[in-house]
Amino acid sequence: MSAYPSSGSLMGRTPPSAQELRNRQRISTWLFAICFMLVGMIALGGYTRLTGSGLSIMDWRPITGMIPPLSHAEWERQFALYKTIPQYKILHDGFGLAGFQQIFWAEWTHRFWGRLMGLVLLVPLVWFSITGALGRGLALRLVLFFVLGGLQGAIGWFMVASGFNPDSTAVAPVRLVLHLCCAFALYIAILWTALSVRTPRPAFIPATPEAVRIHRLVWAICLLVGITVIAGGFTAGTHAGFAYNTFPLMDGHLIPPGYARLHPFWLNWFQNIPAIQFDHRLLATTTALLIGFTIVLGLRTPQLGRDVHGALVVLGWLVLLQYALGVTTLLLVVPVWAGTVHQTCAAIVLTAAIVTLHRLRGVGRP
Ligand code: HEM
Repeated sequence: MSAYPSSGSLMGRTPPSAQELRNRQRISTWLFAICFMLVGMIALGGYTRLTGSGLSIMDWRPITGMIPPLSHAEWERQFALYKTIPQYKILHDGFGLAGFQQIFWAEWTHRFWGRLMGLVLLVPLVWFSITGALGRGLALRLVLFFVLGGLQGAIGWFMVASGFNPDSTAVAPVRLVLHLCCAFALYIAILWTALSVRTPRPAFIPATPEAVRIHRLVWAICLLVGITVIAGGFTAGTHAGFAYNTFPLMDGHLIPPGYARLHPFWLNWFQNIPAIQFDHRLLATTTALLIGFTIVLGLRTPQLGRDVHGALVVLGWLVLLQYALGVTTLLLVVPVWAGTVHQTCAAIVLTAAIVTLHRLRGVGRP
């Protein structure tokens, strides 16, 4: 019996059978496990970037690349390839084979984890489809996620390839942001699907003006967290975190001098370090304030129920933690541990925002 048909018991018209409930449980647990692995992937991606490891594997072999170098000669070949790019001379000159192996393993683990996630998605997908546990709609959606996951690997390579240009020592910021955004978008899609399989029918919340307003505010929060993440991607991609390491002022000013140095004006948001860092701070502050405001209103709206109140409070604590981590990363001039934890916590804040939104689906839906 399907765990996610487009009609019938899971839409609440007829009570689900015990078998359906079991399938729902198994399928959503599997999808939550993939979400967990995706957060791990985001953390690994941050670590790889911050340790300058991302350019260490200079070929793109989706299947055979799973096997790391097995002989000294192969290690030497890979190292010789790496020595040809400017990043080696500028960042890692003379670090020897042992140093190269260290950055190689970071990038290899990142790519291996991606392949492993593909398998964790594909094998149960085939099994659940054969046994009839998956409805057609859900099966097709999961196949699409599998294809998008593969595409994300290709985008990763598109990003890495930009770092091999003769005049660059790091990847192009726009491609880094593209890779980061696609990772987050896929994560949101799988998370939403997992939540919907686990709880297909939202708890009814009367559509009072207060409840409708909170629903809209949580939509706005999700959007703002997303934009702040993109701004964080540009902060990381342009190494903007290595400048203006004071808070809240930047070079003694609230708005840094040189914010509008580039023309046309919008170019500053993507290429001008003071503007990029200021925008990330401003967006993060607006996000945190909006979450605070929504919590105050939400807790005064009893019809939202305990689940929504609980989700809002968790979201509030997480955004505070994320804000503090951002400031710490900045003041300590981007140590690897802080940058990695800050990037990972962004995914967790987004998770809390999406869970809150999911719990509010029942506004006005009896
Ligand atoms: C809602 C709050 C915040 C969110 C969701 C957020 C999100 C992010 C993300 C996703 C990245 C990394 C992107 C990537 O590695 O590609 C990032 C980087 C960064 N963020 Fe935030 N951030 C927040 C608050 C802050 C605050 C308050 C500060 C400091 C004032 C800050 C400072 C930084 C710095 C310096 C980086 C670059 C670190 C690096 O190079 O790895 N963030 N942020």
